[in-house]
Amino acid sequence: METKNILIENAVIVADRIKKGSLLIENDKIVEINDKIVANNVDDVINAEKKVLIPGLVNTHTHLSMSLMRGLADDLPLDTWLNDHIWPVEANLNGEHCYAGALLACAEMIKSGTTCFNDMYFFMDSVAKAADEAGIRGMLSHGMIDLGDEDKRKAEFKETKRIIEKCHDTADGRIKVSFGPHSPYTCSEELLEGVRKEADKYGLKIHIHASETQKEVEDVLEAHRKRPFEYLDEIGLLGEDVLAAHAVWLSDNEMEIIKERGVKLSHNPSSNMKLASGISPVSKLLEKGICVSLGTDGAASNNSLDLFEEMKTAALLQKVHTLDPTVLNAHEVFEMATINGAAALGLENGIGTIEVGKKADIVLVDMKTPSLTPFRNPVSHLVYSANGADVDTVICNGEMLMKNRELQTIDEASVISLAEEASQDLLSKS
Ligand SMILES: CSC[C@H]1O[C@@H](n2cnc3c(O)ncnc32)[C@H](O)[C@@H]1O
Ligand SMILES: [Zn+2]
Repeated sequence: METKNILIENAVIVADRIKKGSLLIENDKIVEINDKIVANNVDDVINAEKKVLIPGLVNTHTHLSMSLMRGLADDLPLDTWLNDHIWPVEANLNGEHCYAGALLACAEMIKSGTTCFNDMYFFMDSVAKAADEAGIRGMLSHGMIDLGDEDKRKAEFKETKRIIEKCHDTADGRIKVSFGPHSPYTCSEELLEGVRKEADKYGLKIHIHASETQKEVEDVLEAHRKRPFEYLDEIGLLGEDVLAAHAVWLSDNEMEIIKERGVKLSHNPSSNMKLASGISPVSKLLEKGICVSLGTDGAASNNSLDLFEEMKTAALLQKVHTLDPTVLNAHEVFEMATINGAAALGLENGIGTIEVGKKADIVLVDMKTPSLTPFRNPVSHLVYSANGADVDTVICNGEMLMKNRELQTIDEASVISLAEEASQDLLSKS
């Protein structure tokens, strides 16, 4: 196989420490980081003067294809939003809709510096196709809901196994599959126990929504006499391989359970604020040593997939929640969007930091812009002043996905038309 090299020169590199220098990519990996690198026969040289080089951001909870439902049902609580608006529309989804929505979301994520995502939805082979073509990295789960119905339960396991067999470890290893039981209030005990058994058998992770609203806690208490994480623990679902999204309403005992079991969390502050679900006690969870990462949730409840916005929102929300401006500083929230995201997906040895030997998932942020001047503390600027539109260049697995803000693997105009048509078609059926 022919070797492909990319040399990035004169960047401000945000690694174990911040330093000005150069970085060499060989095929899919970072092979050298130095003050100056002399390399022959490189395929591409990027002059990154006035640009900050960071790891690609990791979005640990989203529903890509929901980008087709952006702006469809705003300003509602979760329960009404799902039952009266989103689920009736989702009943008419097909694979073409999900492909178009996922490709649109990939374009939006790449343009805002995300190189890895964790998705739960339907028609996940169509989502895998979009992610493969876009060149992005992703973990995909078919969202399982049985509402206690045995036939539905069987169908959910059948579809999950189909997706595992078709998509797991494809696209040069960029695409992985996990189990996606939707939540403790939409999945029966039998389904959740089955997921634990099958996840152990396949050696795959589990992605679930948990403790998002007060209503969920009340409903689970009424049905099982336990709070959501207590119940999930009692039935044996929790473990180091579980990534739970939201974790807003937590008792002290539940925080202990999460810590003890090594459960990873995905904090989704914009979605939690927009649906008025509540505020996750993130600074307390981090203090306890729990791995808290960052997610956007879908574009129908956010309504954006920009992790730069999410970093700033996460930091500000904790400060106003605790009335303490020192909590969740820029460095901590940057870690949530990078190395904690990687660890939440079990990919911490491959991505999440800029290190020799790691995968070349790299983002260059242009600091030569009024809102990022003066060029001072890069991590502060990234969290508090930048947004996705400041991202200039994106590389994933050593492949150039965006250069000088131009998408390289996706035809942006065609994807926008495709998504407009798919959204109209979906809504005309609903
Ligand atoms: C079964 S596939 C995923 C399922 O989740 C729905 N969804 C999107 N956002 C949320 C959220 O914040 N809480 C709970 N469920 C959510 C989505 O519409 C799909 O039906
Ligand atoms: Zn969600």
